[in-house]
Amino acid sequence: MRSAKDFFRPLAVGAPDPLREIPARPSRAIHFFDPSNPKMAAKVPDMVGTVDVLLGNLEDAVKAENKDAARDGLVRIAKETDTLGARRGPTQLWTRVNALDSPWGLDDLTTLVTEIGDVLDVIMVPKVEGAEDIHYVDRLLAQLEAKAGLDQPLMVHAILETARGMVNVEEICAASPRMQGISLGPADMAADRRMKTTRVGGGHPGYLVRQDPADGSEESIAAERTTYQQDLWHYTISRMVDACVSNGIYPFYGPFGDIADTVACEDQFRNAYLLGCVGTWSLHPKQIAIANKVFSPSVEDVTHARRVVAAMGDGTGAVMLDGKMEDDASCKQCLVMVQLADQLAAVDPELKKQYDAIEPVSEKAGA
Ligand SMILES: CC(=O)SCCNC(=O)CCNC(=O)[C@H](O)C(C)(C)COP(=O)(O)OP(=O)(O)OC[C@H]1O[C@@H](n2cnc3c(N)ncnc32)[C@H](O)[C@@H]1OP(=O)(O)O
Ligand SMILES: O=CC(=O)O
Ligand SMILES: [Mg+2]
Repeated sequence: MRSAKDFFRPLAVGAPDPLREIPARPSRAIHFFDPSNPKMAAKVPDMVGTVDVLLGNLEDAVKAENKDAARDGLVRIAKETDTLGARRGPTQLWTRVNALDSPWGLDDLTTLVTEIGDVLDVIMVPKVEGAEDIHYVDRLLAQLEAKAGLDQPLMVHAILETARGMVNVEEICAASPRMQGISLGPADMAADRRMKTTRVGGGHPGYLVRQDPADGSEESIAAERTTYQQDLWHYTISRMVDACVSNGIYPFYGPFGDIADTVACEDQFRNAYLLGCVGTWSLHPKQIAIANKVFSPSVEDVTHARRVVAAMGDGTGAVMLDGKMEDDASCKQCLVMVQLADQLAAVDPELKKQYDAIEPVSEKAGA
């Protein structure tokens, strides 16, 4: 393991200095597109400014025979769309490269860093199993950055999609100063764990608890009883959030495959938002608005949070507001909301309008 002093030294001569802190950029929707699909590729320039992140996907969902075309397509799109990428416009440019053990992963990294490394913000690495995967990518990126003469380091985002990755999630988050965040990959995770769901993310009606029978009789056991569906992903997302936050990086939900079920999609995204995730993936244009809505605090929440912060003055002590106790801790909860709203308002004019319309807080501690 590197010493604390060495952690922020470049891993190759001529590579840029590693980041000391990961920038908190709004990343509510990471919108996936296949750069080898002409229809999707044609839509990218018009999507800049409408979504926080555009991600050129080279891995799963791109056919093997299209892997080279997808890589070349992403290079072309990045070069031709001169407002794409956080250094050039409002929308970040990410990529998901092929797995490190695949026939394409090395060419993906080599080509993308040397051709468009000055425009790319984050490289998503799938099927990360342990710190060793991040160490490999870390050194290779430093060599490629030096070769390409880049002045800013690329960030790395891991997908949590194997049981081993889950067991090692804390060490993955801590493996490099490049680590920007982690997304849950529920489809690969379910397969690797041998979970018996064939859905791409979301809940399952079979994962439930049932009300007790009225008594022990056969009739009461056979009778209709209330059931409550449980969250299949609660443990996984919660552990991922703790691992990310304790290492100063960002947790994200991943894909929701039932494109038609926009309601359940919104529910899954909201569960992740409430547990601490900062964004999610969007697989189809119609999921972008859902993600933006869910991962932006509501006007009601921002109104309440601003009132609590104002009532709490210097943030210490306890006050009553609308019959509820507020204190230092609940003030911190409200600051999370207020700060996120400010960050998002800076990039989203429509949201800014809504937050600006909130009546200014005049009251101090209420009764
Ligand atoms: C488990 C995982 O790894 S998840 C991550 C990997 N998967 C992905 O990246 C999937 C990305 N999404 C897709 O491939 C597609 O959205 C699909 C296959 C799910 C559905 O595609 P379609 O059947 O074409 O959907 P639909 O007919 O509703 O599309 C409407 C329009 O939106 C376009 N579109 C669909 N998805 C996208 C997208 N992700 N980005 C941009 N445009 C898109 C279509 O090309 C179509 O364009 P047109 O109006 O010019 O014909
Ligand atoms: O890559 C995503 C997944 O769910 O698998
Ligand atoms: Mg996957």
